[in-house]
Amino acid sequence: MKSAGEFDLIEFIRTQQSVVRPDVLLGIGDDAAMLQAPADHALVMCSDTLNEGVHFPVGTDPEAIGWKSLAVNLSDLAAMGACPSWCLLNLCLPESDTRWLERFTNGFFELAAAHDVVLVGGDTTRGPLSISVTACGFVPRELALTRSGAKVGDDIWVSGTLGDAALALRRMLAGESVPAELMDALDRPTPRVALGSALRGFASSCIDVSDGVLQDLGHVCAASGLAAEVAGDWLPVSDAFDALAPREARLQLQSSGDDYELCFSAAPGYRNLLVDLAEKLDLRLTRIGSFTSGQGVHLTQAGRLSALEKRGHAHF
Ligand SMILES: Nc1ncnc2c1ncn2[C@@H]1O[C@H](COP(=O)(O)OP(=O)(O)O)[C@@H](O)[C@H]1O
Ligand SMILES: Cc1ncc(C[n+]2csc(CCOP(=O)(O)OP(=O)(O)O)c2C)c(N)n1
Ligand SMILES: [Mg+2]
Repeated sequence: MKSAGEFDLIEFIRTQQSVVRPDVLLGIGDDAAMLQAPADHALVMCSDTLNEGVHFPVGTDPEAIGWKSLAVNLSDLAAMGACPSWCLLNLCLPESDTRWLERFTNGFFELAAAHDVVLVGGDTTRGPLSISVTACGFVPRELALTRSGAKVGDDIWVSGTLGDAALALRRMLAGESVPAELMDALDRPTPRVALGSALRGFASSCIDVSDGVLQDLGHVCAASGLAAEVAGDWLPVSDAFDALAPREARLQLQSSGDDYELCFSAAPGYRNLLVDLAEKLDLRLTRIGSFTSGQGVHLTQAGRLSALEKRGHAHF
């Protein structure tokens, strides 16, 4: 395809998709999609945008942008304990570049296929590069994981490792080499969908770590009417992070966001179950603190209360 118009681009996107689902009654091509939600589940919806220069550096591999634009949304569904099903893609492109779109859709549909998610519609416009994805999923109504259910005495857990994406970005912007493990965390975060579903029924709260674990935990504290005590020394790090993160910047990097891990709470009686779940999912699960009565997130390091300059990411 050489110089493609708007409708050629849409048709190209449509033909790149391989997943088919019986609950998509009408997908891309009409004024709206028609979908059949299961009667016994709640429909869960979320939407997140990636803007060039804000959410990813100029010059980022389009495959990574495609993957990540869906991944950050599947991460939000995972945090609700929902199983993803459908998505919408709003693309704002500076020009009609079919090579770029081919790479973008490769990344997008690779992740969509891995989770049996169908792209059912969207919008394509011209302007500064920006990608908005809306994702839908289902969860049994009584089993959804929310920010408001944490109880005094519950353990706080986090999946995977924290700070890898922030360290990758910091090294990239400083013109330093970025090991593949860190680059992958920045470009191709893994939404913890299987973990979210497995936590249904016993995790008391859950949130995904997009803005930084301390800031995101602050939302859980506010919604649950509690305080959180977090042990800075317990925050999980990857080998690459351990080797490359400057000592004095570690906690700051670990609370910078862009991690897309799940931070959840569960009563201490579930510790053994969670150790078994970590093994079953082949995913690190680390206890990083607990909820107490009070307000706000209290971070300790080597047993002493620690004050961080910045507690997470915020746009304004
Ligand atoms: N422009 C908006 N209009 C309506 N709701 C919004 C808007 N922006 C954010 N929200 C809602 O505010 C809540 C917090 O959003 P956000 O901090 O972006 O969450 P997350 O980190 O999970 O993406 C979510 O319920 C989200 O749907
Ligand atoms: C150029 C660039 N700047 C900054 C970052 C880091 N970064 C991008 S998004 C983000 C936080 C999450 O973004 P937001 O839009 O707040 O997502 P949400 O919390 O709504 O999921 C961070 C820390 C980056 N990856 N690339
Ligand atoms: Mg958001």
